Amino acid sequence: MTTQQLTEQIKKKKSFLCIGLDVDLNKIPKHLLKEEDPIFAFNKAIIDATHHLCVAYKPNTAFYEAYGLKGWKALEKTIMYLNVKHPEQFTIADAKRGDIGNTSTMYAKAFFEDLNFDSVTVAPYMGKDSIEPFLAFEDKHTIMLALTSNQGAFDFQTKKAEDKELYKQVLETSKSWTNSENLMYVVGATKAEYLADIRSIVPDSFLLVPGVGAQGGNLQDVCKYGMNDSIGLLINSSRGIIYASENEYFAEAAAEKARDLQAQMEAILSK
Ligand SMILES: O=C(O)c1cc(=O)[nH]c(=O)n1[C@@H]1O[C@H](COP(=O)(O)O)[C@@H](O)[C@H]1O
Repeated sequence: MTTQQLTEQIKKKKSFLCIGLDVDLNKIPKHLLKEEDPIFAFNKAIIDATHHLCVAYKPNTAFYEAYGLKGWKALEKTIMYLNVKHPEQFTIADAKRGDIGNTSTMYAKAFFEDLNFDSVTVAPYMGKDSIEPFLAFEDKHTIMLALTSNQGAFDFQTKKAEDKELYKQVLETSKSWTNSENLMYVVGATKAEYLADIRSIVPDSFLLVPGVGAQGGNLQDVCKYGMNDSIGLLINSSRGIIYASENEYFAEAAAEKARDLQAQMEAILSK
């Protein structure tokens, strides 16, 4: 999917919501544990109930890898279901990869070719030659951590080197990489006050913004400082939506939470 197509979906649905599919078997409704594939059964129900309210889904691969082969199979079924039933959805493999070049190429193949995700998250720490192998894939997007939502973001990302914060160097330097038009960036919703500075460096890039809901980030602030002329935001909520209820009506409860965020987004877009 191109960024233009993603923007069209956002305008059509009046939503820039991304739903995080971070499935924990200890948190899903107990009756689903009887299913042959409880993780996929949960995801399918959530997707069926929410797809009209969001433009993207983001399974975090840790929640699948933790269950070994069964978990990976569930991830495969989930992305296939999305690609076949909802090709209009932007899909994000939240895997936070990045390694020496030939290894990065294999990570990129795993998520872009084998699983056919639209995008994958990566960590910038190993630099240009660890990210360019991802950027080489046409019509695929590489979402690089810039300023993360957690407290540890202050350990390195906001520290100055050569008189400039590391996250700003990550943003600036990455703009010169080959195929940098395929880059998007992660900025935590809990760091909304940094978004004006971030937008001055990457005015046109899409930003994936996790951290509303369970982590306490504020949607209004993120939009105030982070939105650009073509919106340019994907706001993720995982636990705040998918674990709205543990009873048999969990999918409807998730849809209610998603509807609530979508309605706030629609109000912001209509201003
Ligand atoms: O890359 C991410 O998506 C990410 C970056 C970040 O800075 N903070 C962050 O929370 N995330 C991910 O976004 C999701 C947030 O989940 P909730 O806090 O449950 O909404 C998780 O999958 C996190 O791994």
